[in-house]
Amino acid sequence: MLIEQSIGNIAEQLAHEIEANNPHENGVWIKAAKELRFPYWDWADKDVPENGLPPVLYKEKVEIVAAGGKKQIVGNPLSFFSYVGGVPSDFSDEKDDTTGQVAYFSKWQKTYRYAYSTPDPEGSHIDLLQKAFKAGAKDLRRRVALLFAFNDDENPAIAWDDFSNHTAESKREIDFVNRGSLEGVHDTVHLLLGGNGHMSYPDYAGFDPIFFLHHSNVDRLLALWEWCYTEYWMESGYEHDGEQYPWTQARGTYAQVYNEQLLPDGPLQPFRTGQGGYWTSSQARFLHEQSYPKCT
Ligand SMILES: N[C@@H](CC1=CC(=O)C(=O)C=C1)C(=O)O
Repeated sequence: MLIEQSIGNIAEQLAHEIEANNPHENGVWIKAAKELRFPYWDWADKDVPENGLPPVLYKEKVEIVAAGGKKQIVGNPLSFFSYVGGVPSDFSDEKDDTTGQVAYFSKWQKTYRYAYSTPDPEGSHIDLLQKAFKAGAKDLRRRVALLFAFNDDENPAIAWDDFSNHTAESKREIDFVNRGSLEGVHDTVHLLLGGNGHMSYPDYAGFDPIFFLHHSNVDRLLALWEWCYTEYWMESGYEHDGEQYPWTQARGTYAQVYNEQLLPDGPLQPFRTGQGGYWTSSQARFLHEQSYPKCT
């Protein structure tokens, strides 16, 4: 089950309990739980260079409206995550060779952003995060705008390659890292949010709750892009100098061998659909007959 589904299920369970205990609010909570979707944080918004991360994403306490309209101060679930039952035994520390700072993932009992390089930090350093994020925000916004400046008559599969990946797959004169791709912009946000902390390291980033607000925004940008460039897509390969080439997974994955061919209908392990098979790239496209706004 995907995390979005399990959070949706828990929200519905809680909504049922709340309505059972507060009959005068019948119809309110269950409806809200059914409508619940993962929220996004638009880190390319024009206010970000000035305001940085909004307080609801880092304050340790937040005010919520509970049943019966009662205001309540609670621990903010978006500010960090504490491992339930201790740190998993296969976590290991990571060192940033440029700064020399160590992220003590095997010791840290909760997630951090910009932690000091110690096994026992006193907390996240949101002041450092804010400074870095505000300084980087204009460039991020510029790079997002450029993602929407493709010409109308590009080679569809090459345009998809340029847009999507930080390492271009199609044949080029030289190899390069495409920081302007959606993945490249996404990488920058990981590093700006993490500093010496979870969001900077792929194996640990998903433990920081902010990961999901970041990724929902990446999904949102992808959906907008698909809507703008309906013809640009990976297809079953790309053409270069009149020859057809396949897309491949150069270094494999845990489920794919080196140089395995990638096709739009190939499996995206480990993500399963409700029917038990694996999601495919075609199925994960946002633009289809039911999508909104309608494409006719
Ligand atoms: N490793 C990426 C940044 C990054 C990407 C991720 O997907 C992640 O989860 C954590 C960090 C880079 O150096 O640019």
